[in-house]
Amino acid sequence: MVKKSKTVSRDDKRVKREQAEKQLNELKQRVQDLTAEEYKTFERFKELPLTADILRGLDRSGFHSLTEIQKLAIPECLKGNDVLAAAKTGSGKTLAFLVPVVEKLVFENWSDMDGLGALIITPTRELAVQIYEVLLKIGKFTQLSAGLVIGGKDYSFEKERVGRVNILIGTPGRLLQHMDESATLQTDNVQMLVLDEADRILDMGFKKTLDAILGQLPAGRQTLLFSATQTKSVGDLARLSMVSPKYVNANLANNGTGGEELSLPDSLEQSYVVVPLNEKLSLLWSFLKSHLQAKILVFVSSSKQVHFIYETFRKLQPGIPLMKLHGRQKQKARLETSVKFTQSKNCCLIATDVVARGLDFPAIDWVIQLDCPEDVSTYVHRVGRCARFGRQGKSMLVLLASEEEGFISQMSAKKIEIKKLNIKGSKKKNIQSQIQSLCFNNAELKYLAQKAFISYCKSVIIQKNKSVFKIDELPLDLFASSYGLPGMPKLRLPKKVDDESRMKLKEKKNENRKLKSLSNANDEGEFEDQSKKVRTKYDKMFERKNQDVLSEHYMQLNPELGGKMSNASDDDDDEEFMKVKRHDDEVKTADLPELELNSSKRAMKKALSRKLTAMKGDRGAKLVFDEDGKAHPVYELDDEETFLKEGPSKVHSEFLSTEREKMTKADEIDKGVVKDKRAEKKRRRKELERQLEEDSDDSEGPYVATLGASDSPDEDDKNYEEVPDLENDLEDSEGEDGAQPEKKKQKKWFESEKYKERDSKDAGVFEIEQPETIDDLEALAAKLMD
Ligand SMILES: Nc1ncnc2c1ncn2[C@@H]1O[C@H](COP(=O)(O)OP(=O)(O)OP(=O)(O)O)[C@@H](O)[C@H]1O
Repeated sequence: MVKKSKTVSRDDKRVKREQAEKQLNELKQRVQDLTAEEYKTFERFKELPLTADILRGLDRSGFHSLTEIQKLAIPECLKGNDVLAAAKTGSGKTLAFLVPVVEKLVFENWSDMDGLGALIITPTRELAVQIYEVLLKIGKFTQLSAGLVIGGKDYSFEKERVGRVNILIGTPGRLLQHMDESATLQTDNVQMLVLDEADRILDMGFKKTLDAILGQLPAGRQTLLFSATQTKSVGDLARLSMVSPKYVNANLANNGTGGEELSLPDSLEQSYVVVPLNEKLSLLWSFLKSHLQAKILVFVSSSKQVHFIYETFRKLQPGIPLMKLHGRQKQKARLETSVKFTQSKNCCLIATDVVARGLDFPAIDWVIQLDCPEDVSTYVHRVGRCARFGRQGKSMLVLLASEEEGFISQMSAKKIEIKKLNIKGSKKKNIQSQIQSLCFNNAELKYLAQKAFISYCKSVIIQKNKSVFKIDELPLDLFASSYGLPGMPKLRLPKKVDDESRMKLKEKKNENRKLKSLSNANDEGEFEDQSKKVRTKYDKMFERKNQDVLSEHYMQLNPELGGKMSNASDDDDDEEFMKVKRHDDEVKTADLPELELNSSKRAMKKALSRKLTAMKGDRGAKLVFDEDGKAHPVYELDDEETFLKEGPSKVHSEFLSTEREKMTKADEIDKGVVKDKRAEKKRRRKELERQLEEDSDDSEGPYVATLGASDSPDEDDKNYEEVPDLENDLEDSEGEDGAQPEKKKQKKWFESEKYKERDSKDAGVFEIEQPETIDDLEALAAKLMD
């Protein structure tokens, strides 16, 4: 019986498997038979030849209708073609490549045993995280596994797992590092490679890294290149890494030509303003003050500017929450800021181009480009952070007079229409003096201002496009004043920045530090990990000469620091590029505010933890040494024998005698008090007795039964009779003379009294004699009845 059911279920399974295989083969056939005319008419995901698991994942994630790029690209990718795709920002490119990635592996019956099947490379960590999250949602019902490898995360944790995933998403440097170091990561079976924002990957100086990655992938893999914009370098890359690529361009009517035109979302409202360089911060301030309820993203050209503007504005408090995001922040802070900004309704994020590409922050109202973008394609990606997926959005580009003509004409060449705005004088507020006073009182802020100033100049100099970026025409002294600096730091500008040195700078900026240190290893493979040398921001300040807050004099005082001057850190790469001629401004160090040398946060934490350990832990014991040099605790317990022999200690008996003395004194006082009280009582009783005697003379008996309004007994006397007297009881028990005989006498006195009828004039009042016999009682009852 059991055997039979097993056979049945095995048969069932076989039938199911065969059915599934049949369905899959039919789907594959449908994919191959799809024509462009057919798929262009599709409106919904379920019309596409997709497996049930992915359709369920899409449905559950709320994706039902197809966007233009999804409609055009997914079928081409499913067919196994190499695809070079471009579409407007926010038009759904992520799904356009993720759906084919998942389906490719499902079609191949990919399992855990098959290892890595697809690789997705993105230029930034934030974008990798975002793609990973979408993949987890839509691939939820498949059997595939996915992994994320980005810089700034726990490398050894990643290394352990990286060999076990089917789809890997990451940034180029980290991916290459894993390929080089993780023995478990096998790339020879990779079926699909996706380069998202391919032009940006190349632009960021990842060309060599990318070549190294491509070199480790099998030649027969399928390759997809996606971006909102395509550059010539992407074309070169396509030629090198793709086989007969299909061009899918949802931006253009003439789809398939791979043309250069750029198009922006229709729901985007674009404008630009022209301001002098030294008024940019005031302009941003005025803008924020008049848009306190908006969600704003501000782009500037370097992380140092982000840092300076954020810190300055934070101190001036514009009335809108401020955030910052740039590539030099710790990964944890970057992710936290991304999440916070995603969730915020009204706030201002100041950022570099690290967030310009691909990031999908919901509901941004304004994108402000405070510094001119490097080229039109960067402009398109920046403004593309708003007006996504049909939502409304506005952008404002801030240009200098020297930049206007060049940049606007390049925009027109790409058919981008943008209107010029004039800012009303009444709306402008100049905050230069506030910034100057902040910098004057805060050495650290001034230091940031100097770094930001240099960074900006550097960003202008390295630009290729000299018809827009003209360093010679910039009023740098006024610019320095607007950053709160007392004078312009003198810069030694490089004579010429050619393409090669420009690319070297980018490569250096984005290189993987671990890979770099590996390449610096000696013959034995040993290397010094520079990142382990912890340097605080004050260390960095002291290592620099480009500031007036720390004079040359300080450097001379500290030879160690003086010696370090040439070791510019990664963070201070401005100085490697542009040396500062003058070490000191016109300002005398004596005029400057005192520099508070707080410890770094790390040092303060360390000190605090030391304190806590000291509080909790053993504090050590005080010891005394005897004549033989033997250590003893200050207080040592005797053994029992010695203790008994010595008898009670002197301290003990002294303590007892003083305590006894104290008790005797207290006892005497107590006795005096009791004596006084007794005397008082005696006096009161005598007084009472005397009064009673006087009363008995008048009325021949004190006991009065109150039946109506009449003379009442003295209140004090009544109490005296009815309330138990504790003091008297005590006296009784002590058997002393005093109240007791008195009381007995009194009682006797009451008992001897007879109730007497009172004067008949007092109506209702009887004076009676105490009834002694039954006859007396009967007589009393008869009287009362009368
Ligand atoms: N078919 C769809 N149905 C509903 N929403 C979609 C669909 N496709 C994409 N979206 C949503 O549109 C937004 C933009 O998508 P996505 O980030 O993929 O755009 P993109 O083209 O990659 O943009 P960028 O060029 O800036 O990288 C996302 O919030 C995404 O969830």
